[in-house]
Amino acid sequence: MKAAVIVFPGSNCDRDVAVTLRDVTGQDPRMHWHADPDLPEDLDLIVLPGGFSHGDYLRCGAMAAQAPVIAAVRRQAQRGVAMLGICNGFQVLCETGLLPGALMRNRDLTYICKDVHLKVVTTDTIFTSRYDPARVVRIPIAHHDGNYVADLPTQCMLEDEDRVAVRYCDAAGRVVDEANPNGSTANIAGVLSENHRILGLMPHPERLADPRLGGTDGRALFTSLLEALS
Ligand SMILES: NC(=O)CC[C@H](N)C(=O)O
Repeated sequence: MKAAVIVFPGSNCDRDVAVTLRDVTGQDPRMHWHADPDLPEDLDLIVLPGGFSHGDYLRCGAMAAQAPVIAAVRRQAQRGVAMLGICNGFQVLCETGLLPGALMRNRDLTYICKDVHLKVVTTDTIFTSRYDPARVVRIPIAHHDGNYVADLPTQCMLEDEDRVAVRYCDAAGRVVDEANPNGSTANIAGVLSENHRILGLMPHPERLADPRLGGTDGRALFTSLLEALS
């Protein structure tokens, strides 16, 4: 599986995801600086990592969405290349319009860094096929702008097209308000593109993909990708 990780000024999870990709796939991803407009044509996966691109100035992900590499990212998205945006990467994908909706300031206006429980809504994707839909997953979040907002027609479209990948839930798997850390619409934590080949995810699966880090619930996302894209 040939993967590239796009690095923006202020990315801080690029190496974490590179370590996880190497660990799971046995191959080093290509680290690609945002100012380089040319992406290799033979990629299976493009990762937009977490962090604080351009210091989160203007709006999280807004300046990164104008980077020289983004034209190539758009072209590859059109060709159906798989893409994973984690946290700031999700924000960048929304700012580019490759995913619908927006990520606004957290409901309580605070930065939240903690483990949350997640329900994998659909396992019929290249990102989630290795998850057991009956199991509640525990993965960390770390953001101040993770409040996913979409208008009603967009919400209906996401539901109708099975494009909500993951929702915040409680330890028992109940999707309830009390389990919503940031005020996201309908507890949405992860959204798929129309062709289901692009996933934007607010939690950080790469931070819990090794038992030495305290858990492995994030790992199945990468093993799912390896299975689908190799
Ligand atoms: N962990 C991250 O990627 C942080 C995302 C973003 N800069 C925020 O705080 O909302």
